Amino acid sequence: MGFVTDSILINEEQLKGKVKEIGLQIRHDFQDEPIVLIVVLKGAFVFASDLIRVIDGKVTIDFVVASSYGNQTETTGKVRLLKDIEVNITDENVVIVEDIIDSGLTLSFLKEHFQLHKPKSMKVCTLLDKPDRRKVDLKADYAGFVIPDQFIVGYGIDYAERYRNLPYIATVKEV
Ligand SMILES: O=P(O)(O)OC[C@H]1O[C@H](OP(=O)(O)OP(=O)(O)O)[C@H](O)[C@@H]1O
Ligand code: HPA
Ligand SMILES: [Mg+2]
Repeated sequence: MGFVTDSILINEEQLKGKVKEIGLQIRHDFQDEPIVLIVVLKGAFVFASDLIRVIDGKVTIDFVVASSYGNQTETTGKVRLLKDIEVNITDENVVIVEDIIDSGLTLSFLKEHFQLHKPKSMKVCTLLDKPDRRKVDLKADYAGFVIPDQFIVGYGIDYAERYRNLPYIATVKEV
């Protein structure tokens, strides 16, 4: 028993087009203002590396490492913050960069955590949004693709630490 990749849900070309769209939208919304992008590792590392190259102007980047899935396809319900930010976000415009919002638990934990630093503004940007499995009420300010209730991998996103290197988003199936 295990999981293998099944079919391609979002291909490379679709990803590229959407990432550009989101990047341009973010820059348009903030105009010349500086922004701090906080990338949620590990999953968002591929998305973020493409996204930052289509947002021009004053951008600072920092990372957090948050984990709640481990080797399973359901959230454990417990978000562990394995690495915190290092830059100062007080009075800054923060954009949190996520690969996927599923139950919403990771982002709701992180939003509350960052709010303690009193940023000037805080927005959420996610490549994928899976609204069917929400456990907390949470909406992204920038969302790339709304996806159905299926476990997906690729473009940075894993199942049990595998498949992050796929250049596309694929569904997985149990075999
Ligand atoms: O909305 P949620 O149900 O909280 O799910 C979303 C989070 O889960 C995944 O992280 P994971 O815990 O797998 O860590 P990883 O990024 O290191 O793979 C994903 O990368 C998001 O950060
Ligand atoms: O569908 C998913 N795939 C991989 N990791 C995830 N973390 C939340 N949802 C998912
Ligand atoms: Mg994961």
